[in-house]
Amino acid sequence: MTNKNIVVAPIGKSSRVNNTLVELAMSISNSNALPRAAVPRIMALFGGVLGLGLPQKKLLIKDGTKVNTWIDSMRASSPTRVKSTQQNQDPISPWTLYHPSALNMLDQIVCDSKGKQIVTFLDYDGTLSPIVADPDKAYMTKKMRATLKDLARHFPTAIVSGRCIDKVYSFVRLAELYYAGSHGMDIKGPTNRRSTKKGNEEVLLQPASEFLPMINEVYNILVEKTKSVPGAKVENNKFCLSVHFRCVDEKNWVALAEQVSLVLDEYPKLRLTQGRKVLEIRPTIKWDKGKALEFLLESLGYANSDNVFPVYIGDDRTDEDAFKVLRRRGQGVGILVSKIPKETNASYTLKDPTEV
Ligand SMILES: O=P(O)(O)OC[C@H]1O[C@H](O[C@H]2O[C@H](CO)[C@@H](O)[C@H](O)[C@H]2O)[C@H](O)[C@@H](O)[C@@H]1O
Repeated sequence: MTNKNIVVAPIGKSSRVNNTLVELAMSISNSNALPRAAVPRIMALFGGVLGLGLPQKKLLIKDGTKVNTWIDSMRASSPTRVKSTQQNQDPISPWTLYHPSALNMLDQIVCDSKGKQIVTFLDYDGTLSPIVADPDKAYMTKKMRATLKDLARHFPTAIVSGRCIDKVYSFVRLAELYYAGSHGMDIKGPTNRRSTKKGNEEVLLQPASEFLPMINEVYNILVEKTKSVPGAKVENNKFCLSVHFRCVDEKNWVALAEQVSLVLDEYPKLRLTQGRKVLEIRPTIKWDKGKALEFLLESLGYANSDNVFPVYIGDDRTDEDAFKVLRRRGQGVGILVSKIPKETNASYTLKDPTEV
């Protein structure tokens, strides 16, 4: 089959034609006759034919629409309801073609990791625990804890979260893991090993420690400024803050976002990112979950190694930084947890924490 043959096919007009092409792509890519390295290219080629290219990046917006853009972005990260389109229901939809289920690809993933050291990186909220209305009650199941314990017996395992380490540790309660809290700005190693040093020897890195007083100051201001908005909650994640919108009536979202914007205007050394019905405020330093992943690999002795296979599982926009690092390094796999199609740099998908 040549590219020419594919390109002349009727594009995206008939779902029957699309389904046939999707099936064809799946069967070609699942064929043992092909080198595995060819699979992503075949998927991309068919994706192009079916008009499944990733959504275009948004055009740069003017300052005045900043707040609306934040809100759009939060909505896109966590839609209230999964729309029942054919895209979501088809067992082989365009979405699953581009980003197949990690469960279906498990044999392949295992095969790709042969002879390499697997290192696992796991986001917390929405990955290990289901999304719930109250951030203080985002518990994970006993089964998940037992699975993590087992995982850590076999591979170095890290939790990479937007939460502060103390909070995420209070949910996970496993001393044998690495923890990268505050979006990777607070990294600690396992605390169950005997250490020769005294004090808090498990701290590996805190690249934003100078921002601590500023973050606390902004936390107090935000708590005060947002207390009149019913349902609003500000969470102190040590080196960053979260302003929660999940329990706020949507008609008050703009007002709440405007409050956040006004406060941030006074703090140019802080920046804002959007998550699942949450605005996250953090230092402007060039540090994110991707950098934390690289730091941890380096700490484990795999800085320039070809013999490592990092597996990163996450559900949020902030996890994309880690997926990008894996793509750039050409190592391991990024797995996005999502029930709905999203623009992502992950290779594979899982639907929810149960599948994780
Ligand atoms: O990096 P993560 O571990 O995914 O942390 C990102 C944010 O997760 C939490 O908020 C999210 O989960 C809450 C509980 O399910 C939910 O109520 C909220 O709407 C979600 O955005 C956490 O509370 C935030 O501080 C983190 O920034």
